[in-house]
Amino acid sequence: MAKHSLDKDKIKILLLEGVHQSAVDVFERAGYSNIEYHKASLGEDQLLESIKDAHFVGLRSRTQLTAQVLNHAEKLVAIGCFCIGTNQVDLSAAEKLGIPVFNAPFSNTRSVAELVLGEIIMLLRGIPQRNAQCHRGGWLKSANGSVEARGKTLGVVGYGHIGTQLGILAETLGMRVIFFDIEDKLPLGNASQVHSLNELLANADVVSLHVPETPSTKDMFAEAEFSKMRQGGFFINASRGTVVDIDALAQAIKSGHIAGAAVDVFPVEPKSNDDEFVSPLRGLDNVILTPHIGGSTAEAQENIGIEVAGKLAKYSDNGSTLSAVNFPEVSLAPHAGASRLLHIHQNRPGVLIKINQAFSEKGINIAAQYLQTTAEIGYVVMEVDSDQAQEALDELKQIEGTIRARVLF
Ligand SMILES: NC(=O)c1ccc[n+]([C@@H]2O[C@H](COP(=O)([O-])OP(=O)(O)OC[C@H]3O[C@@H](n4cnc5c(N)ncnc54)[C@H](O)[C@@H]3O)[C@@H](O)[C@H]2O)c1
Ligand SMILES: O=C(O)[C@H](O)COP(=O)(O)O
Repeated sequence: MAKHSLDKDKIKILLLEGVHQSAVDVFERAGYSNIEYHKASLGEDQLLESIKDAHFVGLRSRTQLTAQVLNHAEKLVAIGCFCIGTNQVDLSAAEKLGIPVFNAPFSNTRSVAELVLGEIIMLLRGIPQRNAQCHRGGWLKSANGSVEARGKTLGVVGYGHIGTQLGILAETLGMRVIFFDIEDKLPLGNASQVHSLNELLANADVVSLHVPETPSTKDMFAEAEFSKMRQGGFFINASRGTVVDIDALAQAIKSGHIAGAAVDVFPVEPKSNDDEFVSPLRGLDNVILTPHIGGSTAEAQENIGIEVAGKLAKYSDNGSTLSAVNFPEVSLAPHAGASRLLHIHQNRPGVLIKINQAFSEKGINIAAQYLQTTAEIGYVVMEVDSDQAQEALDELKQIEGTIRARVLF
């Protein structure tokens, strides 16, 4: 059995925001027992305290890992986002510190697509306001403003994993699907790509957002975009709250220009289930409000737990960074019969030459070597005879530009 640089029971894994038990099971099966588990996100002070000596941290969309928090996490080796979005982590700061970030790029895709599909039908039938009326003792039995999904046009903004899956599901209802994306995308089914957001807005009965949080999507939907939507159109956002100017949306709904909306994500979300949800959309009967649960299904959470914990354990055990979102990707087989050295350095000319020179001068034979880089950092993985591993590690740590180095015996 391979011996690791640090005994596994000394490797602290901090799991936040109630990540699924499946993650704990994966870590335990891989031999990791030092797991600090929290059902909710931590307040700032408690987060700093808990992350200070953690080697791995797992979180969902609520915990903000800023550069300041990361700098404080002196032992942090890798981060697992047990969700799709990674905008809650300062990815660039993590990269410069040599910390790979992993996520689950499609384990909750289906859950979001199904929710949105259901919301499309609810909105087109005017169910939110009828439901609200019934709860108040009213009886809004009327066909006014109620239409079938069949034959209507769905405009998908951001045709990635969720957007494509939603498009396919919507077509099964007989909807026409158009999409806008900054990339040229292969249309699935009978969907067609439009060339501008304005074209989509002018032609869609229902507009649904599935873009990531980036500088280019911040406030992507504001007064101008809502005014270009069809009179009486519907609007859905299950992507990120920062993509929409929420006051402009509230205004467009109150004016009647938008006939209804379903919103799962908000610019400011309560930090815990005990905090109040404050939003200008509260009290609008024709708006479905959900507390960021697009990906919150039993199936998605279990799969995410397995996927992300598996990636973290693999990085810890053998250095593989396949599918890391901010890091050079290396896919590695187990390293039987040798010790593996992992060296993360600033990407500047000559680092590999210096490593090879230093090893050659010390008579350290390199049995295998892999290098991958991003613009910022380089990641070298080497295999050496186990007798020379410690000496090799000491040499590596002295190479100029080293960010961090670790050995897997
Ligand atoms: N509500 C939830 O619980 C929940 C669950 C999962 C994901 N999400 C959010 O949904 C987002 C989308 O998820 P995904 O898996 O489909 O992501 P994805 O990366 O597969 O797809 C995103 C698509 O958006 C496109 N895009 C990026 N910037 C754009 C822009 N300015 N204009 C138009 N298109 C743009 C990309 O090219 C890509 O095709 C995630 O980033 C996450 O923030 C929310
Ligand atoms: O990015 C995601 O996958 C979603 O926003 C879900 O986030 P959550 O794990 O906090 O529910």
